[in-house]
Amino acid sequence: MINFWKYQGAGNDFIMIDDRNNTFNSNDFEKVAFLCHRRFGIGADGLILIRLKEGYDFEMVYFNADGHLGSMCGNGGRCAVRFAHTLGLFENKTSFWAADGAHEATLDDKQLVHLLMNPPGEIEVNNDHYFMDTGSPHYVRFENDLANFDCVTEGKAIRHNERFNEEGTNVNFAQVTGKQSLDVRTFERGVEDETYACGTGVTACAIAANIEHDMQSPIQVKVLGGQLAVGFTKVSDKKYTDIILTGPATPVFNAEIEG
Ligand SMILES: N[C@H](CCC[C@H](N)C(=O)O)C(=O)O
Repeated sequence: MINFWKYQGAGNDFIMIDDRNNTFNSNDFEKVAFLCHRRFGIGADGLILIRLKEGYDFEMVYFNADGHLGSMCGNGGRCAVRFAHTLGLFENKTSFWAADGAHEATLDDKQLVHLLMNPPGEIEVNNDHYFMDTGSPHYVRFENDLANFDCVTEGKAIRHNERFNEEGTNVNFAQVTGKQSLDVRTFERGVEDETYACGTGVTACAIAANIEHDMQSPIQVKVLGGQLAVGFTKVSDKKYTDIILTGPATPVFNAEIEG
């Protein structure tokens, strides 16, 4: 039996497993895909193992819903922080290890998680889109009517175009809704569908909004499943530091499944 928790952060949902004793076979992609399947399994956008890591409070091992190891996941990271807190792995402030290296995070008294993201490397500014890696690869394009936008068809076409077909990319569409606010919709690789939220994606959108529209930090971001915020400090042209993703991370239920 596998004991698991289901968590969600702004509607981006994850199976969380306390794997501090390293018993989950992380090469069993089929099993992860089964557990994440919304008809045959538990149903989730991804699966996260919490493991021990020397020098850190824990390690987050993140898989996409298709069963393959993903890169960094911002919403999953916040959920991992809240779960690790309930496991007693830290008190107020944590530092943990993820696919893109070390992260720090705090949990506030409203149970919001503030997660320090790693700065993107090179930020590509193209004619009609941005491309950067905020822990995961993200394509960002600004749109004017996001409510009536076909995110799945457009996102899938970009994810499978000549450039991205092999490695894949997450695809975000952002709309400016105020002086410091955006709406964002995301097509996620590995889920191969639109999700309700994407943390590394809204982080990329906030940075793109600073470059494209001189939008200042902190930026409020509305996504299908709720509200996130991204704070940052601009160091120089296309260089950012202190990038903090803030948002909810909520336990949904705890159960066991045969496996
Ligand atoms: N939902 C995640 C992003 C997952 C990235 C994943 N789809 C990949 O590209 O490996 C987030 O909140 O940041």
